[in-house]
Amino acid sequence: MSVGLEALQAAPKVSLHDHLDGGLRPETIIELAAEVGHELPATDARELRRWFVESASSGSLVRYLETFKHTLAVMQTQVHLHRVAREFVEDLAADGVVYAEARWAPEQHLLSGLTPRQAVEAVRDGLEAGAQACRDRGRTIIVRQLLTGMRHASASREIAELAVDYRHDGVAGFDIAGAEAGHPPTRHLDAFDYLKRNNAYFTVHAGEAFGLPSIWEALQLCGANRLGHGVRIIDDITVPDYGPPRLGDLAAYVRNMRIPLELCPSSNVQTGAASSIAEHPIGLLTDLRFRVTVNCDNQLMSDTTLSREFAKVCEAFDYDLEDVRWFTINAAKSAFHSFDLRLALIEEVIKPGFARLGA
Ligand SMILES: O=c1[nH]cnc2c1ncn2[C@@H]1O[C@H](CO)[C@@H](O)[C@H]1O
Ligand SMILES: [Zn+2]
Repeated sequence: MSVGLEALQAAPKVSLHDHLDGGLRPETIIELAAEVGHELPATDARELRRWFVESASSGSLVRYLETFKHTLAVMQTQVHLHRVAREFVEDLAADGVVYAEARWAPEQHLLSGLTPRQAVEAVRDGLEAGAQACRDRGRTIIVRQLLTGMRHASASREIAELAVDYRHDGVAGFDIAGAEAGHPPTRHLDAFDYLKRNNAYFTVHAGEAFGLPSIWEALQLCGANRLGHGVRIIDDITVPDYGPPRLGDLAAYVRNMRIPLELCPSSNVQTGAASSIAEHPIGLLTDLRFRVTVNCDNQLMSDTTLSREFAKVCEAFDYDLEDVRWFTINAAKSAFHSFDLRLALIEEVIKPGFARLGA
């Protein structure tokens, strides 16, 4: 029997891979677009929601990413960034998320004259306002930023410096995102080198649209602490008709070193990285006890929440709340936060929260 959505919403969850500019409410986009004079493909909230999902479901990552022009257009001022960040936190908390890392690329929010610092501070203040609003309603949530550098552009070193500058002011780490093919992560070695010299944390979108070489580069040449998606690690695993699966050296490294995989089931089906939820590599990777985490990627483009992602994989793979607890503890262990906080999150929030639900 699969786990009901209500129980999943009540469970304390951890979200590691969630794009701020992929998680706006359609109603907010419509309101802000009217304010800034941006033309949208639909002006009814339900239609706009459908438009995002359909346009993002073509099987191509590049087309998926094109939809972001409509969210980026309404995230160009401090007031708008603040509002989007605040609502993002409130929506996560309403879904039962207790800790999240919200990623976004400051370099894409400078069209109206903001400096990267102003943009980061607006998001910081918006996230904090959202957390405060949740506390006022009796819910505790921590949401911090991951600053993303776009892989086709050349601002990554500057963004990495920003991530280090704000590391004690709401920024958890750094990420590289954007179209993968033709833009290997090694183009950004300068940024990664800077982060490592400063003992900072970073994840890299790798092994999504492109396969093993991208994962290998992200880990062995760039030094990533986690893999954004990493789902193509499956290409280094052979499943014979008889006997146990065989891991190649890269897959073995990922599993042995407990490298966190930020899997995003719905998004992977939309971009063609997986053919369906039922055939998603999460099943095999979980059986083999990789450090699997479950994530939304973009709540708007996938019309999803973390609870809904869990509902889908629970149904497809017959997972129960114990499994959801395992994924959640994996995510808490992999968070870019202090060891003390992660331990407290696991022992004082996650385990008791799941125990209340009988897991
Ligand atoms: O799944 C993904 N793969 C690669 N890039 C992505 C994905 N989702 C979003 N973005 C990119 O990350 C930027 C900053 O948040 C977004 O604007 C989008 O271009
Ligand atoms: Zn992503």
